[in-house]
Amino acid sequence: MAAQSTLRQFPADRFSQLFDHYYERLIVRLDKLERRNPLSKRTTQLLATLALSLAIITSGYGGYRLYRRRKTERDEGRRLIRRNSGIRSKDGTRRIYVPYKNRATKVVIHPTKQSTFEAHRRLFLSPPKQTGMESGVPPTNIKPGLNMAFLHQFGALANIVIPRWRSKETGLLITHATFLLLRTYLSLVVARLDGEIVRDLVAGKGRAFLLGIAKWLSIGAVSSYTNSMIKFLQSKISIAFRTRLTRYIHDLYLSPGLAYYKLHNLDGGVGHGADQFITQDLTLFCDSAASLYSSLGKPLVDLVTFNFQLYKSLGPLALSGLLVNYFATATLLRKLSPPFGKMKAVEGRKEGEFRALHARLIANAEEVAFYNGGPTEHVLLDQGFRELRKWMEDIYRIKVGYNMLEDFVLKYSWSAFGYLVTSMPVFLPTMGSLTQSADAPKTGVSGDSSHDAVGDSMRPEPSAESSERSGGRMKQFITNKRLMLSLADAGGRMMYSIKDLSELAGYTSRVYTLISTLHRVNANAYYPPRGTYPELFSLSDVQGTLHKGFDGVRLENVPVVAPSLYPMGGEELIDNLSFVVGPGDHLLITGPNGAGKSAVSRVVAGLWPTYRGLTSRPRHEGQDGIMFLPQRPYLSPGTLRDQVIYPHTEMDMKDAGRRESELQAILEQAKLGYIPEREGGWDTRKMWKDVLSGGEKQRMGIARLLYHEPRYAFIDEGTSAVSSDVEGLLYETAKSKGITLITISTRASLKRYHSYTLTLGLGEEANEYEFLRIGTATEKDSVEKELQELRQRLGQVEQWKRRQKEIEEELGRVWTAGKESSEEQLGGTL
Ligand SMILES: Nc1ncnc2c1ncn2[C@@H]1O[C@H](COP(=O)(O)OP(=O)(O)OP(=O)(O)O)[C@@H](O)[C@H]1O
Repeated sequence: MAAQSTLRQFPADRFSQLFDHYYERLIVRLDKLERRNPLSKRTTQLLATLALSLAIITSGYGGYRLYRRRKTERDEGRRLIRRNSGIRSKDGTRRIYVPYKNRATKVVIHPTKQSTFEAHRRLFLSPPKQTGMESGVPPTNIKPGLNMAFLHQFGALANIVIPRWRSKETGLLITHATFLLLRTYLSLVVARLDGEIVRDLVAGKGRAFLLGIAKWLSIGAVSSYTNSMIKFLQSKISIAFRTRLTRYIHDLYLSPGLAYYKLHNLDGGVGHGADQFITQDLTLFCDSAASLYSSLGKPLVDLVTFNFQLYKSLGPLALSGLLVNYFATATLLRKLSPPFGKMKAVEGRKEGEFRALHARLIANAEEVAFYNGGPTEHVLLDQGFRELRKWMEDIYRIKVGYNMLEDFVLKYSWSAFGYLVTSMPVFLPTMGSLTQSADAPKTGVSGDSSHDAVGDSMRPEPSAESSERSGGRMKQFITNKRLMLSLADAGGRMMYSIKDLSELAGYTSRVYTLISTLHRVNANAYYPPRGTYPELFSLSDVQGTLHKGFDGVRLENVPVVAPSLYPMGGEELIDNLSFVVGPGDHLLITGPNGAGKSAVSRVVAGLWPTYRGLTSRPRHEGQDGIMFLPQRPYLSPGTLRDQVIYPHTEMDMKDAGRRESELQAILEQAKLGYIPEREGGWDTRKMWKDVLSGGEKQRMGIARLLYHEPRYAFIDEGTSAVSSDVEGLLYETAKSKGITLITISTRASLKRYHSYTLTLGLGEEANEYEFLRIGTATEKDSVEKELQELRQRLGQVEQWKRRQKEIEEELGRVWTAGKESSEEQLGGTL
């Protein structure tokens, strides 16, 4: 019945109508069914009990299963955290767990598809001509600011943060926009209510006044909820943007193209501070972009709505005045506004440099402490901070004048203008009547009694009517004043957001520069500037080939070049190097320091380009492929297990079917069998770089080699800190596992474990080399030559001894004479 009466009262309530319609149809159908096949009361009861029991059992079982699943997942999460591991699915998605409030929280990471990167490359490497950006990276000719370049850069980043219309971010933005609209609507309601309350107060209508207060409070509650939701959603949007960008950048940065190495060592497009870009600039960009949406979007909606309301209330003249005011203010502020975007971009860079100084000190704390280099580092850090401080002080100084102007224009001159406009209907009643007579009854703002044309107040009226009219005028003034204030506030925020926009341009340019540089490194897109030739051995002069898929290591006429940062050319260390290492051909690379021994391994690893000729190597790294043990041992953050299996993770170890029991045997072979017990097991996490000694670190490297069992291994001074008896054992073990060793060392004693030598740094310019088979006549000749040189030098020993004696005698005379003269001086003084 209630539903029917509601229907009658609100025929437009379509939802209730529909509900009623289908409800009735269901009842009729059930009636029919009952008539056709009548059930006894007992059967019905039985069926109902059965259905209820079934529902209870299934929901209980479902709940139990859910609980079990959650528990299993939690336990697994805890186990994976302890082992520093995760789960990888076939499509490359990784499921990892992170500790959060004593619980294991699941994080699913989807890899960015290669096709997405390829599609984006155009946006980051070939910007449209209209933007004025050169196709080089970073676009040095563009100052970060409000220009076409900014629009393009922002659009390109928007492609990453909102990848699809149906993504989570779109939902967040729509919800945010809804709340922003709701807040504008509530501001209108508040403006109207304000007018009504003051009118009722002036007219002495107690009940209406109290009702108004009650309404005010309830709207207040809704408004506070709306405001806090806006802030909450803004933070959610910022975090969602940051997550997308961080994952995208990580995928590019840690790509198989070794961007993390090349970015700093070869490209140099982002200086030495990719970390600053990723950790700080990215956060600032996301915060700024998320807040811009509300700081620009909300005032824009407010401006349109309030202007429309004021237009209805005050007429076209006032609106034109308002628009002229906006335009004039915006032009003035834009003209006088300092280049905030550029300033922010430079500030970001300087912050990065200062941070890098601290990071460097942390990474090298032990070395600095041994040298007692604290005071020197202190000066360097102070210097770094002084530069940053000077820059920031300059920014603040520039801002003082601008903030004064901005404050005066936006707060005081605008409100004065607002008073003038709102007073128009009072002082210019004719104008008010022109607009009001037609619009007032329809406008929401004018309300019920405000249709009294203001012009009527000129005629004598009975006192009741006149007081009602003055109440109406009061209400209208208050409403308009509030609208004007809100308008001034919205306009002010809009103008402030121009400054925010300039700052956003600065952050956008930094993030865009990082991503374009990463794209350039990954796509190897280095071209000489138009109309110029590439510099010799620069990144745009790479003509050689790195061929992966050869069973061995082969260099054919490859110049080994120490590269310089793009676009400069590198320095040639070795002229056309050629040699081949096949299975079982153990090679020892020797030569003086700085001759380019490690450089050869960098070329084979693909860290440095093959500028000319051909470099061939196995396709894979690790098992059945090639492996490189660098000169400085690296220990990763993680468990003891992670140190042995690096670069494998526990996930890879599982995938490769390797078992933990093998690891102990490997450590035994590397003479590190005591470590798991000493350190408390495989899951122990420590700062391994500080825990292990120099020799232990090198032996850990050998343990990695024995775990991965590659076909070929470059060992760069990998046993220099290991005692020679253990060194021999390690070499023999590695060889017995079928690993072909390419050792880089200055220790001639290692020759006995190798079949070939490659001696670098020969010739007058130290850029020649000799590749010999150990034990052959030529090699013996070369050893003989070396011995002869040594014998010749030994022959000169007697001559040197004589010379030494002469010098000592000379020195003795000098000292005695000096002593006598100083004693004489001393006597004279006394
Ligand atoms: N990342 C780099 N960028 C540019 N030049 C480099 C880089 N790394 C090393 N070099 C330069 O390349 C040259 C060869 O270095 P390399 O490390 O190959 O020497 P090495 O023969 O292994 O010496 P050592 O016996 O001291 O290890 C050196 O002059 C060095 O300054």
